[in-house]
Amino acid sequence: MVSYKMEIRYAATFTVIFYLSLLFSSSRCDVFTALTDLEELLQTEDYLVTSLENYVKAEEHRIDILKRYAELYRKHHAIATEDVESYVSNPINAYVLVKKLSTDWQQVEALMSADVAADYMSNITYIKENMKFPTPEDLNGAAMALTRLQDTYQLDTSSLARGELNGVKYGAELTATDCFELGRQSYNNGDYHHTLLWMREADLRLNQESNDTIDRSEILEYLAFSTYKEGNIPLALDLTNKLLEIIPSHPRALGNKVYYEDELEKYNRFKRKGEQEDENIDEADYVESMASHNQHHIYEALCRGELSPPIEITSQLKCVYVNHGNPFLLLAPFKVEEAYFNPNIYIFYDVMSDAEIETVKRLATPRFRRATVQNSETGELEIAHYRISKSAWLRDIEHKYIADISQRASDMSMLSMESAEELQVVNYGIGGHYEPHFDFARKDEKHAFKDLGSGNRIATILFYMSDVAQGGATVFPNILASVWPKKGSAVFWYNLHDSGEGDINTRHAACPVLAGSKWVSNKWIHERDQEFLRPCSLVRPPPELTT
Ligand SMILES: O=C(O)CCC(=O)C(=O)O
Ligand SMILES: [Fe+2]
Repeated sequence: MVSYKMEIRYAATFTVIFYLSLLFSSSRCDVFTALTDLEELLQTEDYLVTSLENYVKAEEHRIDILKRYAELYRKHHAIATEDVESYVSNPINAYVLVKKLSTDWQQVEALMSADVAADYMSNITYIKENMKFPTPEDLNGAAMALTRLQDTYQLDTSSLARGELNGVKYGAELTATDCFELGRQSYNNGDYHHTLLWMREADLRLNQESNDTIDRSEILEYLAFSTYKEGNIPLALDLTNKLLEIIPSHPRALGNKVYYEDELEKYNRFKRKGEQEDENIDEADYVESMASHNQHHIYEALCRGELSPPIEITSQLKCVYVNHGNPFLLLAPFKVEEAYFNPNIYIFYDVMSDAEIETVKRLATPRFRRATVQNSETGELEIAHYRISKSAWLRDIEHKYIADISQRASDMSMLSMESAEELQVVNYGIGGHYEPHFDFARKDEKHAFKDLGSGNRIATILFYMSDVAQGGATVFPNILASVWPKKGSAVFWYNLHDSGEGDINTRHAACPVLAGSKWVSNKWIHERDQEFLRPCSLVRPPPELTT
């Protein structure tokens, strides 16, 4: 038997799945990876709500009839019991009473046990199977997106629960159950740090809510175990004792209490015995783990806009108009800004028109698939949690605008597009990101681009097809450079040194989108056919020409 509280929990869990999926949205699966399918999800919601409303009406109608039956029976009974003897002595009354309690009553029973829900449930099942609907993986992805944003942008849990992102209030608040669900998802991912943050928030919210939709004991159980996992045994014990105050016979809490007491005793004995006996940490492992930890901190600080390249670099950066001696560009030269020097990173402004952007989006949207990455060992394309977006490829022959964009990429870079890949269109939803990576194939990635037969990716042109309300910068952690999306602009850099070696300083990332939706497209240019074309600099004259 499902209890009232559990029913509410199920309903609330459904609400949080739905709410999060709406927030972090896309295809029947991967709802959280991009925002393009959000409208479809809203349509699903519309159908579901209509079904629910119709079901409620049908049930109300059934209950109304039953109420009327009850009233009739009650009235009849009242009359009959006014004077029982004269009532039963009347043969008509006797007949009416018997009939009321036989055939009439059968109708009441039939109505009481009628399964009005069945029709509506099959309707709902049809909607779920045929329309966009979030899966458990979507909920997990949405929860991970939220905790990623929380870390990258240093968002405080309580503000987030109030629906605020960096001080801007956007949407609905999260309830205690919503927070509990976020904690539970984090727990299932083995992420005890976020379990603690969200369970504590659930507890705080529970104290403020008038009708409890979650048991404090459940929160305490997750809190205690995650606290233990995070290494605070005394607090884990304390929390377990609190749980036992609420449910003294809680079997797991009783078991954990003994276990934590034992662990605490062992720990104290160990501390007393040999405080000087240092733990045996492998120094090389430690240095490596600290290095990757710091790298991640640099990446996140760049995403928050807190770091920039040193003044020696920024002081030399220019903003110029160039036509590369191209007669077609004499009247409308490119406006180019240098974002970094060696590796040279250039920002080109106004290189995609609104009409082109709309066309690219329209052509790409129906083909969107969850973006993949190439497995360096096998060369296979796989989905990965470190690249969360939807992408599709467009060919030059599909539309004049796509061919125009390729021609423009060639004019911008002064490189041949003969060996370039098709245009890759990407849409990131909220929390969508691409962690630091190289666009070029490294030496150990033997399979990469083998099929293309056009060599490595010599250069990247990344077109920004939207502004992004908050977050979503492209950052280069090795050189502390960052580029902020501006609709119609593009960023260009060489991935390879002149020698053909990959330039490790081009390591870059797409920061998580905090608010809004981010659209980009990649034009990856390959080595073949570029032998005589690659210029030293796009915006500075060759050294021998400078006076
Ligand atoms: O979206 C961005 O800012 C960067 C995308 C990127 O690096 C890629 O798709 O390889
Ligand atoms: Fe990239």
